[in-house]
Amino acid sequence: MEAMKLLHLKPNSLLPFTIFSIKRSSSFLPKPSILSLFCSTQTQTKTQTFSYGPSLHKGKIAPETPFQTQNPITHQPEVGEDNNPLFDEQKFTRVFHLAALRVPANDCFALENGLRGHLLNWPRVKNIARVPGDEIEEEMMTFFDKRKDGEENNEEENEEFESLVLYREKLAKEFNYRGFVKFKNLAKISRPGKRKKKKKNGDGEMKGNERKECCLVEVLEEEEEDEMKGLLGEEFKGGRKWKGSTRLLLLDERYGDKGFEELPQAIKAVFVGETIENRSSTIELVRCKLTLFYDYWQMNEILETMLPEGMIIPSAFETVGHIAHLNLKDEHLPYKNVIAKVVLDKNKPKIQTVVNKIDVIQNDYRTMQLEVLAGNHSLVTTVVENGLRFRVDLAKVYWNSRLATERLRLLSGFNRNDVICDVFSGVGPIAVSAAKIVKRVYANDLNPFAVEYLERNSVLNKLEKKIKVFNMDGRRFINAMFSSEKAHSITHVVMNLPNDAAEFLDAFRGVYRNQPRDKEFNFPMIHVYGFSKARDPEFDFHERIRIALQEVAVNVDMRRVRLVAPGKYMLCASFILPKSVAFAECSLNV
Ligand SMILES: C[S@@+](CC[C@H](N)C(=O)[O-])C[C@H]1O[C@@H](n2cnc3c(N)ncnc32)[C@H](O)[C@@H]1O
Repeated sequence: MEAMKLLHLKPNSLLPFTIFSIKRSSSFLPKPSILSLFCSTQTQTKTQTFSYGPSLHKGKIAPETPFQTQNPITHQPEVGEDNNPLFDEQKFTRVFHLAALRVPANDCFALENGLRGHLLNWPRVKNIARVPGDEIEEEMMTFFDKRKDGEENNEEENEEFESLVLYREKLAKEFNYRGFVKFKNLAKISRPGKRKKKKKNGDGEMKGNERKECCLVEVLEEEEEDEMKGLLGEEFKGGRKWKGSTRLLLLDERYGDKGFEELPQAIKAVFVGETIENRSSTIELVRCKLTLFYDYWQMNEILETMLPEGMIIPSAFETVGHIAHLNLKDEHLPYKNVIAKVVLDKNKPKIQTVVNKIDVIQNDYRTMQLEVLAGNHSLVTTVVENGLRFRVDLAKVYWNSRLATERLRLLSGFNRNDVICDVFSGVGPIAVSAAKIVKRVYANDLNPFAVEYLERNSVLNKLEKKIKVFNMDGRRFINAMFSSEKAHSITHVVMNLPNDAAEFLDAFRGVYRNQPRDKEFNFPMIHVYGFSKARDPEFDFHERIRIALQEVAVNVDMRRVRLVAPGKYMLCASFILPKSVAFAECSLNV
């Protein structure tokens, strides 16, 4: 039996925990089929020319569930529609054999600096591994040594004190309150730890915001490992082992199977230096197993092994609050549940629900037909945009986070004297944000659910006093606004319904026709959004605006907002309502 110490490695917090990365080329690596990945158990992945870094095509596939090599935080397997687990996460466990230097804790940073280039440099694996329970302070060590050396001749107790942690715990229990406080070391252990205790919910599952261990280092103790004997050669043997706190410096994967003689000079020099200083054996060369669990691998690494050869790995999704919104291609649909589970697993806790868009947006309210593929089924979420909070129900209202930058640009043109009229306001990303800046906002939407959320969002952001909400057709709304006294104050009109907004511009024809011409009028700036697939999108959109306004010359400031599909642009045209349009005789029948 191998004697092992379990060391838990936390993901390196300095390294960004990126979810998506570009599909790595693994052309020279054999790609296991989806079947082989689900069915094989013990086989080693095929040998290959040396490729650097961790990979699911490298290392050993872990043998079936020996307790100590499994991830201590076990997952409840997700189930598919037929109630079968979607896939076995254990099949993504990979074991790598490495060499490491076990060094006194105080020396580890100096040694780490000196050994740069020879240490393991894998993402999310720290090359300095801590040994839990091996934080031994000098005073404690002396005390422990004394007991071991027979000053306290209780055999039974000494056995019990094999573990220093247990020993400290026992001492802590035995001390009365006063003695406890006086004894510095025990007082230290009595303090509540800085780390928050892991809480479990009723089902014993991890709570969303807790980080799981993604890898584990097990030291193969030299004395009990035959292969380890003589690893360092005779000259480095026989010294007293370091009994204080230690750290492991994980060596580069290239040295995993090398004997001492084969190690580079820089590493050997560490031992030679020690021998000269007559401090032999405070540093040990040990073999260890690094196990990387399902949680270690990134989404694309997992999917690359599960999707058929040549299939594009879905590499992006939109997020709306806690919802990840996929846009899967037809070829992905047979794997939609597997893809969704991986997206969910790799993006928890931020993502709690994964949905796929079923159809292109067709309805009046611009809502999407969504299929929930993984996670909880709630499509009501909160989005934070420009420092404001918006409640949205994706099943009932429109929301597009991709327009956040455009909304910011639009808002940058408003000031505190402005009065805004938002004709197609949805749940209020423009209207509510504008209310923070301007004097007054009139916001309208045809969708009663959008209006309900707009009202809630006004209150949520404490801006309800500045926003007046309407629920009517856009054309009627324009007419109602401009035939009332409000018309004199409105400085900007926003029309964000890119499919049809241009065609609503006819509503402005004759809005002031009944007003005396000598009166002072406000001619608001109109910002209208539209799509165009034309070769010259600006010209095309300008034409649509001119036709709707029935005006030959309109001075329009046009800009491309974004490319929404190949060859299809979203545009924003801004222009001042022409006087000739506002006073036109023909009017709209609303
Ligand atoms: C593209 S969304 C834009 C919503 C919002 N401005 C935003 O940026 O999220 C268009 C909105 O127009 C609303 N809408 C569609 N037809 C309408 C009409 N005839 N009159 C008023 N609103 C309408 C839809 O319900 C939807 O909320």
